[in-house]
Amino acid sequence: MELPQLASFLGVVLATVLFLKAVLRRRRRRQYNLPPGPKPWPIIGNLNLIGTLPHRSIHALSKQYGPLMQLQFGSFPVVVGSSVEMAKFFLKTHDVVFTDRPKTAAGRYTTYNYSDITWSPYGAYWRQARKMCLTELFSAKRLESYEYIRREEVLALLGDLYRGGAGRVVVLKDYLSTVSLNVITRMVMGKKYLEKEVRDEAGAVITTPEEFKWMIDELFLLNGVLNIGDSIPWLDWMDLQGYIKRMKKLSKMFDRFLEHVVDEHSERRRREGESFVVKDMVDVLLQFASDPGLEVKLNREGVKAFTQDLIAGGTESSAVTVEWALSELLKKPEVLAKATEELDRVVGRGRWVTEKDMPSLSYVDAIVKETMRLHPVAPMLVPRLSREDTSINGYDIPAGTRVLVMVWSIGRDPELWEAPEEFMPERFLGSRLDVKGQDYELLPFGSGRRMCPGYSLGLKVIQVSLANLLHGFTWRLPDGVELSMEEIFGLSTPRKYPLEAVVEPKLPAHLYAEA
Ligand code: HEM
Repeated sequence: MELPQLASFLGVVLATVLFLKAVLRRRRRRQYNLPPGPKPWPIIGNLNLIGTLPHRSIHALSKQYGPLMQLQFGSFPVVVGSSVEMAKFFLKTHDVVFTDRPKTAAGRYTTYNYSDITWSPYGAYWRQARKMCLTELFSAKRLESYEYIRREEVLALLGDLYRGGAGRVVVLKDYLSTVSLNVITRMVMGKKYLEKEVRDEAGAVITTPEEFKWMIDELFLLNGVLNIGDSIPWLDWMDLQGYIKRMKKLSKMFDRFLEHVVDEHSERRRREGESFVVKDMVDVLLQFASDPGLEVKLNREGVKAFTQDLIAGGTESSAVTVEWALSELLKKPEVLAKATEELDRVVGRGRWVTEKDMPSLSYVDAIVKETMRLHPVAPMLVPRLSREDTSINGYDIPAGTRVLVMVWSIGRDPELWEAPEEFMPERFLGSRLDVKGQDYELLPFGSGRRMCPGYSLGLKVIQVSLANLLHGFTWRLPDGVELSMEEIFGLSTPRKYPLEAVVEPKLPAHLYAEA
């Protein structure tokens, strides 16, 4: 057969297979009474949401089709829940059915083939990982023992802002990312990686600070992209958007770094022998890895995958939230003034704010909650996957359906919130509502078995950074600047344009000098 004939023959075969698959899928799905939703386009489904701000487009669609809506992403059915009732159904009553995660290229290529916590499938390995988080990595005792790290890093931020920015325009996000990255790398790996190059024993450069920062940003971005091959697996090999190539490059670079980190930690364990004491989370993970009694073996890949997960999960989210909080406050000077008044009253101008002050700072706490209501870092949480057929309100949700819980819509639901688009921290004063996964009106960290295990750490970093930024400086927009509140969508939902503001110190100079 000549080449053109072969090509057209293969084309016909492919088209027939796709057509038959689509027919079979439709027929199978007719057996179910699926929730309402927009009509999918042939073969690609509702993938036209790519390239938009998906949470806003999906929010608009769910206004039309209701709080339980059916979408189709390529070959996969997707169900969207966007009310308190639906959030409870997916994350509480039937949590165990929706505890799985879909398979994605990011999971395959950037998390050692799903060996991490976030993308690992439901099962004994993941359950054990959650237990490690609860009892060891994020126990109240461990978080308390790292309080000095958070204090030192927040003070370093305040000192840097004073020295580098007083009276000048600063790009806040740069400072915030440095704090959260330093806090997390010190807690997880025992040191900072933004100050100098990392070298191996022979002196060869493993990574530079710029490269390390780039790797974190790239990891976050690639974990949040809507990769076409994840929805249409038969197109996966083409890597139409070039994401898989980037993931492979990133995972190679990260692996080189993580190998070094694990080697360094193992070497200290060996060297110190009996006198060895656990200092950071990698030490804890290596201890688990050497435990012969562990139900499911945690191997070297697992240690590297967990380490990477903790760094990625702990970095961007806090910085994004604090940046949104300050943006909202710059739009509402009266709210900013109330926060300052509370800080002056409770803390006074003679010292910095500590974590111990937080229970007395109810207005600052309300600002954090209000920010998370309007700007949840993950507006549709991280996708879940149903493990078996279920039904709700007469509609069927077949096994293998991807589930998105629209916490963004719930946070703006006029049935739940008065003037939902308004930034009004007062709504939380004297309210029982919290962000800890028990109140389904407000779920920035999710809820149930897959809820964010790092929520308590994330909250501590956000609260103490924000409180000190408000306490230590006056804030204003540069002259003539109209603040845009546009966002971009990815694994997190940061501001489209980084916040630029003018800061002026307002506490005695010696406090900044000590910072
Ligand atoms: C502002 C701070 C943070 C926010 C808003 C946030 C938000 C979230 C959300 C929405 C999820 C998905 C929950 C679900 O599927 O229901 C999640 C999962 C996760 N988060 Fe966070 N997070 C934050 C901080 C952290 C920190 C500090 C860490 C670790 C150092 C972390 C590690 C993780 C991990 C490992 C998962 C996956 C859990 C699993 O699949 O079992 N997060 N986070």
